Amino acid sequence: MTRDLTVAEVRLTPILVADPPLLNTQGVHQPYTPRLIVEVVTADGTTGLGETYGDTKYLELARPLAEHLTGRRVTDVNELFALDLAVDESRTGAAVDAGGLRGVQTADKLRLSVLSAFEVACLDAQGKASGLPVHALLGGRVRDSVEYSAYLFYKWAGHPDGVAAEPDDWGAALDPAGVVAQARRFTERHGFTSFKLKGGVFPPEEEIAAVRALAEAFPGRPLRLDPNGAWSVETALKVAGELHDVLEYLEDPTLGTPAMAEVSAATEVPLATNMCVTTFGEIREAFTRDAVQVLLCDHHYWGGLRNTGHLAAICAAFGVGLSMHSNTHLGISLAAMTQVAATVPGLHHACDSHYPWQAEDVLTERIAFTGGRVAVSDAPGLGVELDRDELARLHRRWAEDDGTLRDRDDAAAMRVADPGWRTPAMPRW
Ligand SMILES: O=C([O-])C(=O)C[C@H](O)[C@@H](O)C(=O)[O-]
Ligand SMILES: [Mg+2]
Repeated sequence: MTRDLTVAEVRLTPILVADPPLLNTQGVHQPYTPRLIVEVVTADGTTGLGETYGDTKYLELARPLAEHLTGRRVTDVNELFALDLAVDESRTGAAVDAGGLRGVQTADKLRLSVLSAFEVACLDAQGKASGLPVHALLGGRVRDSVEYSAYLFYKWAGHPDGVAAEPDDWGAALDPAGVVAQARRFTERHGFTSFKLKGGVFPPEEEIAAVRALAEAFPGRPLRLDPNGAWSVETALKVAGELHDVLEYLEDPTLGTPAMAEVSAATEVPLATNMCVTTFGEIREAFTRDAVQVLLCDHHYWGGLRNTGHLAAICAAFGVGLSMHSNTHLGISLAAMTQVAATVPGLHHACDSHYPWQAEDVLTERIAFTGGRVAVSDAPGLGVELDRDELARLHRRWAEDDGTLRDRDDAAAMRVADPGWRTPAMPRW
């Protein structure tokens, strides 16, 4: 029997998900963060799932896309990408995307960040309809599990008093001992064997001490430090000099390709980025100037799983290594990340994932890390199932919010504890 893969309905469900007080150079995570869940339902009743950023600007673009896809087929993904989708210019142009820390916010990146969830949902539906896993639709897997690194954050024990929030059991991490304790918890809970510390929070000397403490506690393990561009070229070189013997790579020590190229020319420590190369247009300058040696892909803003494969091929051609970036995300995205990571031959670094920080999810079964790895599902589509009750509960939280949490704003969250806080000018040190 031929199946009818015409899209009968697209459901968009914005939700608010609990998030611990993780610190970064712009501020601190809000107690709840917005995500958007996309469901593409075909005429014969197959449902494909996708997930992306849930802030208002993404929702605004998702609505016309949902209308456009309805009546087309889940196999018409290229046509979706060719759509001339108007982006409100007032939503773009910030020097660095507030809250996201993934480079400059362009209209194209905004569009791709929404399209990616639709692409993933269409691939999930195609896979379910054909009985094939998504990785098979992308050419097949080259590994049966994907390695992730423990994503360490400086962190308060809880959100400020008086702020509605879900408690978490990770404790505080505000100094080297706290960072090491958090890393141990990650290894006990999920078996991770490589570690990334989100830096740019404290003066570089303190973050150097934290990485040194990690190196002592976990000798020989891959370590990364990512201050999200908070340092000058001079500071970046000083940190690289002090940590050269323990770092797998230094991620975005400074902002922009010219400054990264300057650092790169003067250190042997590999530089990685998810800030100066976040679009295809930024590749040529960065790669020809040898500004970065490792690129962090992210299917959300690079425009989906197929674009991630294209990006991997370009990196391979230039001899640039590939790793994977993560913003706060749930299990649908982790499943998609794992499916695409399984297909990329040159993915030699453990991927980032915020998932261990998310106690809530919209799946009937949480995805497990075993020995720091996620097994690649061979079930049809993404191999995950939606928990509708949980989706409804997290959507109610979004619907009942007065608007303050619907757009991620780490600086606003920091001002609750420190009313004088402003997003720091860069470089900060
Ligand atoms: O690797 C990165 O730069 C990130 O993951 C950026 C994120 O937004 C992270 O810093 C965060 O959520 O605080
Ligand atoms: Mg980064």
